[in-house]
Amino acid sequence: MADQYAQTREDNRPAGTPAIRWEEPPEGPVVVLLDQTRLPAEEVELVCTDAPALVEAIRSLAVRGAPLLGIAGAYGVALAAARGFDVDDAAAALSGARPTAVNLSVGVHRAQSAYQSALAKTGDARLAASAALAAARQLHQEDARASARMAEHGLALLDELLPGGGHRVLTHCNTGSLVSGGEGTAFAVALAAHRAGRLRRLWVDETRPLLQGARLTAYEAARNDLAYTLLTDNAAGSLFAAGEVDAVLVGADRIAADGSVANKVGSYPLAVLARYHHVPFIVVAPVTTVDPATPDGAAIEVEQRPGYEVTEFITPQVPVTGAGGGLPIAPLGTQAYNPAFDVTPPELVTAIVTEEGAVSPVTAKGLAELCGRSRQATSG
Ligand SMILES: CSC[C@H]1O[C@H](OP(=O)(O)O)[C@H](O)[C@@H]1O
Repeated sequence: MADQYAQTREDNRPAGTPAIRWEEPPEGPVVVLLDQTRLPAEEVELVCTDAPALVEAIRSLAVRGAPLLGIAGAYGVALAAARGFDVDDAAAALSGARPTAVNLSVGVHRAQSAYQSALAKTGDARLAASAALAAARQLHQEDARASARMAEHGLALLDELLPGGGHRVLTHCNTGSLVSGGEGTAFAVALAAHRAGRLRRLWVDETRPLLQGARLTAYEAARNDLAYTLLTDNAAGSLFAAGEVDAVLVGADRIAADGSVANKVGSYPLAVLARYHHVPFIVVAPVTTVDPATPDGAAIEVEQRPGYEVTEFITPQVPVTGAGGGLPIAPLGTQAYNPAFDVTPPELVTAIVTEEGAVSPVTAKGLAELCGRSRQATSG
C-alpha cells in the first residue's frame, strides 16, 4: 500500500493553499493532499497516484472532514478514470472508506455519474475521464462558494441571537479550510465574526481522541490571528457554568431528514449543556451534508474506530511501540469504546445553517424547504 504514496514533501503552506488539489505532472495525474495527521508540527503533502492511496488517506484521516471527503472522493474517481483503472471499483472503494459523512458518497457519485454518462454518449474513455474531473472540480468550486455563503448566514444569525457583538463561541473538532474547498463550515462563521471585529473569544475543544481541535483548529485559529483558547473536552461544562459561552458552533457529517445531526463525538453532550444553559447550539453544514434518504438519527451509521486511538497517544512525531504506533496510555489489552461521531436530536439544535440560509427551529419541513432551493438550482 505504501507504494501508492508516490512521495511526500515538506512545504511551508501559504495562507489559502487548498487542502487538496489535482496536478498533472509529466508522469501522470495525481491528487495532492495536505496530510492532516502530521499537523500542526509538519506540513507534509501526500501525492496520491491512484484510488487505493486516497482510500488509505481517508481511512487514516490524512484527509478528513465531510465536505472535503466529498471533494476527495470525486477526485479519486477522476484519478482512477484518468489512469485507466476500473472506475466502478474505485467508486465503491472510495464510498466505503468511511460510512458516516454522506458527502463522501455524494462526491463519488457525482464524478462516477459524469464518467458513465460521458462514456455512454461518446464511447471515449478519455472524454469520460475529463467529464469526471470536471465534475470533481465543479464540486470543489461549489463547496468554496457554499463556505463563503455559510459564513455570511452564520454571522448574521449570531448577530441576531447575540445582539451587542463580542461573541464568545465554543467549537468542537475542526471545521475550517482543512475540511472544505473554501474556509470551512462552523470555523468559517467564527472567522467571519473575527474579521467583522465581533469575535471576542474562540473556545477550542481539544476533541479527543484524535485531537482535531488541539492540532487543527488551533493551527487554523493561529494562522488567522483569532483570539482562541484551547480546553480539554471535559472542561467545557465549567465554561458554560461560568457564563463564558455565548454560542456553540459545530459542523456535521450527516444530517438526517428530521434534522438529527451526526457530528464528532462529544457534540451531543455540548448540545445538552447548551440547552441547560440557554446557549444557542448552531450546526453549520453545506446542503451536501443533508441526506433526505436518511430518515432520522437512528438510521445514521456511526463509524466505530480502532480502540488503540483511545488507549494510545498517537502523534507521528513520536513513533512508539503501541498497536497504533503510539504511546500506550492504558494497560496493554485495555478494551476501548471509540465511536467517531454521536447524534444530536433536532430538538437540541437551535439552528442549522447552510449556504441557503438558516432553519430554526429545526423541522423536517423547514430543512427540506431550505435544501430544496439548492437542489433545484444544481439540478437545473
Ligand atoms: C464540517 S466537516 C467537519 C467534521 O468532520 C469531522 O470528523 P472527522 O475529523 O472524523 O472527519 C468532525 O465531525 C467535524 O465536525
